[in-house]
Amino acid sequence: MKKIGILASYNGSGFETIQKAIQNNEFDAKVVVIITNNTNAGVLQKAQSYNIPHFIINDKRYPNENLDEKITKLLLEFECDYIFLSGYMKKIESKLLSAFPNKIINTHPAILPSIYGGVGMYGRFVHEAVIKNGEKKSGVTIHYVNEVYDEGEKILVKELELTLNETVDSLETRIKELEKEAIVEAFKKLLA
Ligand SMILES: Nc1nc2c(c(=O)[nH]1)N[C@@H](CN(C=O)c1ccc(C(=O)N[C@@H](CCC(=O)O)C(=O)O)cc1)CN2
Ligand SMILES: NCC(=O)N[C@@H]1O[C@H](COP(=O)([O-])[O-])[C@@H](O)[C@H]1O
Repeated sequence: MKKIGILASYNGSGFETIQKAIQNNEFDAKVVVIITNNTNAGVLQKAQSYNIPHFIINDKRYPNENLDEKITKLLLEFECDYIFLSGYMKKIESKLLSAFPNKIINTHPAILPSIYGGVGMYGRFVHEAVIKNGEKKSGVTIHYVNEVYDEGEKILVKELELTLNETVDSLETRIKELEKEAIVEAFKKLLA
């Protein structure tokens, strides 16, 4: 059984998608640890409800520590085979990248490569830019994580066409639904 570690900054909807897919026997894995940088992250309640060990690691809690090292050590201690970024808003740094080569996976709420990736392109900011630029389509990209935001090798891309009266809210909702399908399909591919 493969062990998955989760990094999340907010609600961890991607994590919950994985957890539900595991419970539905869609793939053979186990989420063994959840780490967030955000003391108010909704993912913490989810972790408690699924009885999964969870940790808050940020500069405020560990002001004089190397967080890259701390996160990496913890994920190694839990013997993770994969690391999934479920809406994690911090840069993955060298120690973690080196410890888990081609094992760190991110879900991005746009088609990559494109101008809708990189610094500043996260959450609603992505959808705002897509709509402002009058794009006809958007989507979800599941990719391996490398040292640069959103430039890692693609695992899976799912696309959708924007409606004529698409709003940021409606696009965010549709992308989050598409993301659930993409995450499950990507892990089925990885764990096959
Ligand atoms: N080394 C990598 N680290 C991370 C990647 C990656 O591909 N390589 N993906 C991101 C997730 N992400 C998009 O998918 C992303 C997240 C955040 C940002 C961003 O601009 N962050 C801001 C800070 C935001 C905050 O502190 O709340 C910034 O860096 O200024 C861009 C893309 C996760 N890490
Ligand atoms: N660039 C990274 C990025 O924007 N990730 C996005 O953050 C959202 C987190 O939502 P959640 O907190 O409800 O899981 C997710 O939809 C994910 O695609």
